[in-house]
Amino acid sequence: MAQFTRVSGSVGLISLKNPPVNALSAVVRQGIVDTVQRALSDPKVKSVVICGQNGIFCGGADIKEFGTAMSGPPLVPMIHAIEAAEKPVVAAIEGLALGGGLELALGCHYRIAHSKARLGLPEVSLGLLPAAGGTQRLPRLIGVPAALDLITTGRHVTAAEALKLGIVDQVTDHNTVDAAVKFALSVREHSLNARRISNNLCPPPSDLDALFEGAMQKVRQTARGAVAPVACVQAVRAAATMPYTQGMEREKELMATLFTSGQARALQYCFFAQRAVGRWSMPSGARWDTSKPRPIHKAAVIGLGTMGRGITVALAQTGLSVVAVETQEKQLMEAKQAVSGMLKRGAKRRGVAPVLDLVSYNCNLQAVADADLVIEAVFEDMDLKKKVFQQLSAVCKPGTLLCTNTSALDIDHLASQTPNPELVVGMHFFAPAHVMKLLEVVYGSRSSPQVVATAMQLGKKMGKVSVAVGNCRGFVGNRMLKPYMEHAFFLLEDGATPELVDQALEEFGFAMGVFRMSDLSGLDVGWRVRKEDGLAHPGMALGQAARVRQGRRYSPLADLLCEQDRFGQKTGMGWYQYDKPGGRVSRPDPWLHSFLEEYRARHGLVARRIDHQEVLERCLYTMINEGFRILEDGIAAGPEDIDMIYVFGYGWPRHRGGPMFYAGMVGLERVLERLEHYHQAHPDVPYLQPCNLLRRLVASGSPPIHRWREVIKKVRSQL
Ligand SMILES: C[C@H](O)[C@H](C)C(=O)SCCNC(=O)CCNC(=O)[C@H](O)C(C)(C)COP(=O)([O-])OP(=O)([O-])OC[C@H]1O[C@@H](n2cnc3c(N)ncnc32)[C@H](O)[C@@H]1OP(=O)([O-])[O-]
Repeated sequence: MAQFTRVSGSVGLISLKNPPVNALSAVVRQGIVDTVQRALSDPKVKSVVICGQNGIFCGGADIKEFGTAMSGPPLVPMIHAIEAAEKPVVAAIEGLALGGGLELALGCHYRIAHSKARLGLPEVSLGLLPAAGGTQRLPRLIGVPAALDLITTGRHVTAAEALKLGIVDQVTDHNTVDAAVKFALSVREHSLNARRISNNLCPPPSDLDALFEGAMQKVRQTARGAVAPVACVQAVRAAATMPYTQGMEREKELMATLFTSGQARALQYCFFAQRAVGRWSMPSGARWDTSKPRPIHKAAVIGLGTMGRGITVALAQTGLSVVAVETQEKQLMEAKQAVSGMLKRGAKRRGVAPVLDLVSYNCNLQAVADADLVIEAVFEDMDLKKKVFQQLSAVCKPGTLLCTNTSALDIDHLASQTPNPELVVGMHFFAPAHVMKLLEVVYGSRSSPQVVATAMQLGKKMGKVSVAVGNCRGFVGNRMLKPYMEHAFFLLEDGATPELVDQALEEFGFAMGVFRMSDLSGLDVGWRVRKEDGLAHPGMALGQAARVRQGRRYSPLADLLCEQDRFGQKTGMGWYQYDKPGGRVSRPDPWLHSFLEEYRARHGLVARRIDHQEVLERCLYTMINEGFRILEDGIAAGPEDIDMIYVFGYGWPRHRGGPMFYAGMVGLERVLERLEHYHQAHPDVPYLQPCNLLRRLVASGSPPIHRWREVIKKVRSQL
């Protein structure tokens, strides 16, 4: 809703009220229409101020309304009425003015912002464009290049930058509403013609065509198939080339192409899913709102390799004091230098002072005795990790939470090395740990709700998207990656090349295809895991049995490459060739093509033509099928957990929503039918056998994703 009061004698104060972000729901829009009419028709009112309650101006249109039949007054004419008003209207911007909220402010004649406010048009991150005049008014106000940047990136700007760009007229450190009312009193006699942005022409850019060609090229490169950024460029071009009314028509036309698009639905699903994973639950019934986190004042990190260094930086950047431990003096000094460098660069990027003194370095484990929480990040070896957990149990004060950064090892087994397994939890970071947003919080069968709550809260404090999952081999992310990788290898056996598979996946929207990713992370990483699983031993990759393991189909292709030190970028050759060890630019490798031909001939395999559709179906549907098994096992509480893990940790394209959302978009029936088709062709590949939960969802009419949890509950209760 919107409230009207008259203040300072002649100022009509309209305050938006719709916690938590004063989103422009139908009720709020009606409230604005009513209160603006009242202010404009009240003779005592000489000028108007619009503000938001609870220290926030407005978070934009109500995203929750997007999936429903739109009701209430539309935004565009509502904002037109404000702009056309004969009394000056001043926007008092506190906290946030985003999307439709900033468009509302752009319809006002003046904008006053608090110094801590953030402003932006983030619609593109929801698969949309600013459709309440933002694409037409912002370029007229701040020029085309600056408007293109804000609208195609959706980035938020500070009040200081907004003042510099000309979006706001004044910035205050004091009470924004008071400042706006004082300002409104001062302009009540001013002419408003020039203040009506839509009346102004768009400042002509020096070379319009070059500017827009450049912008279009840029968004096409970064968008990886997302359509909204392209439409944003087209809409701003209309502002630079058409009269306002025509430009508004173009904006409306382009928005119509986006609003119901699959991509917009996927991106809006991600918006809510990212918030839903914070409301975690465990099979024991423990939940986010019934489990109190433990306060953490001092943390410690054991093992300062690549991951340990990143984790130390992520912790210190929250303001926590951190003890960083590495047993070897030389490695400790190298780590200190690396961590200090990362902290300085991070501080520079964020425009704050580096927090170097928050981190202390030590070779002696005793130094972590008084830590509230310890994260172990030593080499991925069970025996070594068990030893560290035994030592920590002996050294740490009672109640210290013990966390492990393992990416696949058994949390329960590690916890059993300590007298208090309830204080043990997995905190699985992704490289680089101070950059990647995802944190898998892995609870064991005896992890207490309090240790999970504490890890989740610490994850949020580090700016991570934290997802609570159960303990199993590979947890969620790596467990689903296995069938995905396995099928990529099978596709090579059946006739594909790494280039073809990667092209299909990159056109789908992945930043990197599976083989380029494998070369980046190093083929030896997977090789070590396969050896630990008893799947890869010298000599096993030859002969007829080479392609069978534990009674199922297996591809030794990657093992054969590793036996020849083809570990990828680090050795300058892997699935692709690179100009030198450590090279980044991949080129198709003729050697690998003839190696594949020889391999197929040796195993009596006949190459056949494989198209992109088959690549996507075999790689993604097996991953999705494993996702359904994970839901059936209760390792993930809901599809949102899986989707956020893949969007924030494995480069799944956000405009595709995530593997489980994508399955819903393709149609569960189709996914089931294709899995059955491939399983029939490859009965020796159990990952292709459709999961019971998938069958149950199809049998119950393929309900929309937000209703899957009901079916999961039923299936699990019958297990
Ligand atoms: C015509 C026009 O051109 C178009 C078409 C549009 O305008 S499209 C809309 C454009 N606007 C946006 O893209 C802004 C989206 N919101 C955000 O970026 C962030 O929310 C935030 C504002 C920076 C606050 O972040 P936060 O971290 O402090 O809290 P939170 O947990 O995120 O949010 C707190 C709670 O508020 C809910 N919420 C936030 N913004 C909302 C919105 N615009 N509509 C509905 N709910 C919203 C959110 O789901 C959560 O709910 P719950 O989980 O508690 O039930």
